[in-house]
Amino acid sequence: MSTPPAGNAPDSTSTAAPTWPRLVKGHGTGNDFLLLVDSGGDLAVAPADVARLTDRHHGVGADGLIRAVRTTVAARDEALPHGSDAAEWFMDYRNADGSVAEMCGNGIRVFVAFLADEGLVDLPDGGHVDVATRAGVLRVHRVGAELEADMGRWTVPGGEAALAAGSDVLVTVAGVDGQRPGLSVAMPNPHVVIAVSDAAELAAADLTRAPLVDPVPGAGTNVEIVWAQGEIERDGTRWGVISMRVHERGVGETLSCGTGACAAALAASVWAGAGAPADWVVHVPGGTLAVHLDPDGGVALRGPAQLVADVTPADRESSSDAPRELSRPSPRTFPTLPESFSDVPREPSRPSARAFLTLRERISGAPREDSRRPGSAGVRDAKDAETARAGHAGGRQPEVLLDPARERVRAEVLAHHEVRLAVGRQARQPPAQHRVHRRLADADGRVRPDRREAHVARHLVRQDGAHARRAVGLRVAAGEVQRALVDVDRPHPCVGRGVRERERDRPPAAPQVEQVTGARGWRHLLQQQAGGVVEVVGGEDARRRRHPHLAPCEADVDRAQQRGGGGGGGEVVLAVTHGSSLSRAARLSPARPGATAPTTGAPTAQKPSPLRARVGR
Ligand SMILES: N[C@@H](CCC[C@H](N)C(=O)O)C(=O)O
Repeated sequence: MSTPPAGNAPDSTSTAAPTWPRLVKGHGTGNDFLLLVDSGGDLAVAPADVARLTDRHHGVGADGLIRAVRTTVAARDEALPHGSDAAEWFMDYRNADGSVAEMCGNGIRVFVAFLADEGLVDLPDGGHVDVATRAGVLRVHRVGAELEADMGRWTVPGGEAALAAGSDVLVTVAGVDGQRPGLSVAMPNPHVVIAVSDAAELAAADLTRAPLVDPVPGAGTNVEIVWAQGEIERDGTRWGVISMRVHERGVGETLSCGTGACAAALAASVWAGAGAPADWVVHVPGGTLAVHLDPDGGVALRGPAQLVADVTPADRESSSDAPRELSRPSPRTFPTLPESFSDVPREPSRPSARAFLTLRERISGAPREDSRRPGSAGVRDAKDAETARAGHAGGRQPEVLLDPARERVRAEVLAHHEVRLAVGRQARQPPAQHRVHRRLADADGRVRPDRREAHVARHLVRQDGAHARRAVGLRVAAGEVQRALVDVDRPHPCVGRGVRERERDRPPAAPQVEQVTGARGWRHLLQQQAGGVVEVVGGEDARRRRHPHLAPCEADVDRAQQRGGGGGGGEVVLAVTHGSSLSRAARLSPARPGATAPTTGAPTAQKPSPLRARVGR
C-alpha cells in the first residue's frame, strides 16, 4: 500500500475501490474512527477510497481510518521511523480526506482497544502495548478503565523566539474578532494554538471554514482554539483547566483531537509562564482529556477509548462472512476518562482560588490588534524573554507583585488591551464585556472610582504616581525599579496584552485586572482579587447595595493619549465619544521566529515569566 507524505492532499485518482474487510467503529471523546486489520498489508487503499468510506452521508462516516498492519509488513511500503520494529503493530492513520497523519492521540488509544478486542495484543490492567506510528514507537498503558498514551516530546518549530513571544503565526478564524497570534506546536503532527477570552468567543468560532494561518504552513495544520478557564487542585496536584475546539487538518471541525489537546495544554503552559501547572484538564466538545507535561518535554495523554460497532461493508454482506451483530458492547472498552474529573465544570461560575484567577488573568486571549505582521517587535520581545530566562536561571526574580489591596493605588485603569485600544488608532466598537471600567482596590479593600464625571465625553484617568511608584517599589525585587512608569504584570504578548511599541503607550499599572464576560462575574472577580466590594450598575439591583457603583462605560473610547512617560507617574487621558466605533489599536507584536532551530522540551525551561513586574524602559 503506497503512502503519500503526511499532510499531503489525497490523490483523487483511485483505481478499483478495495473490498473492505470488516471494520470496527470506535471513538475517543467523539473523535471517531473506522478500524481494520490488514496484517499482511494486502489492502490497496487510495486516499479517495478513504474519503468515500469516511464520508458521513455517502459512506460509513468517521474522522479517520486506522489500519492495523504488522510493522514488518508496513516497513516494506513506507520508511518508518528508526526503531519501529520494536513494536509488532503499526498504526496507519488516515484523515477523512485520505491524507496521512503522523499521529493521532485519540486514535492510538482506540487502536490499542481495537487490537485488544481483536485478540491481537494482551492488555491486562497495569500492562502496556507499544505501537509503531509515523511519530515513532509510542507506549499505551492501561490503568484500570483508562488508557494513557506516552505521546513523545513536544516541539515548537518556531524555536526560542516563538516560545519567548508566545506566538509565531497569525490566525484568522471566522466568527472570531481580529487576527490572533498563534503558537505552532508539533506533536509531532502540526498544530497552531490560539487563545480566546471566554466561552462565548469559543462558541462563536465558525469552524465550518478552515482558519487562515499566516504564514501558511507547508504541510497544513490543525488549529486549536483555547479558552483558559483557570486552575483546580485535586489531591495535592494543580490542574490547569482549558476548553478547546479544533479544526483538524484533513477533516474539518471534530469533537476532539488528542494531539491537539496536548498542543493546547503546552501552549497554555507557555502563555501562563513560570509556575504553570504540569497537568491539564482539556474539555473538548466530545468529552474530557487529561494531559501531563513532563519537565523533560515528554507528554502523556489520558482519555477514553470506545469501540461502538462492527461495520460490515455492503459489498461483503453477500459473502460467506456472516455479519456480526451491529453493536456489541465490549468488556474491553475504556469508556471513562478521568472519572475523577467528571465533575470539573466547563464553565466555573465562580472561581474558587486565587490561583484560578491568576491563570485566567495570564491567558486572556484578546485579539491581535493591528495588521502588522508579527516580528516587528521581535527584538524587544526576545530581549524581555532573555531577561526572564536569566531570572529563571538563578538570577533575580521579582519577589512579589503589585497588590492594590495593600498599597493605596487609587487609579482607574483599563486592562492593558483596553489601554492599547484607547491609545490607538481607528475606531471600533469594543465588545460589551470590555466596556467596564477596571478599578483597583483601595486599601480598605473596596473598589471605587477615583473620579467619575457623568455625562461628559472625557474621562481623566489619573494615576497617582507616588502611590504607584511606592507600590511597585515595594512589590518588585530591589533593582528592578528604574523608572516610575510601570508595566506591571507584563502579560504574554500572545494573549492579548502585548508589548507596547512606544513608551508613551504604556498603560498604568493594571495588576490583577480580570476580563470577564459580565457584570456579575466582574464583581466576583474583583472581590476575589482585591478582597473588595464593587457594584456594577446594570448587573443587579444596585439599590440594595451599600457601596459605590461601577457603571459600565457608557461610551466608547475613541481617542486617548497617555502622558508622563518620563518620570513621576503617568496620566492617561482618554477621550470618549458616544456611538463611535473603534478598532483596537496595534500593540500586540509577537515575534516571528528567525531562523531558529525548533525547540523541544519543557516550557518551564525556556519561557519568560509573564507576571513579573517590569519597570522603566
Ligand atoms: N488531523 C490530524 C490527525 C488526527 C489527529 C487526531 N484527531 C488526534 O486525536 O490527535 C492531522 O492531520 O495531523
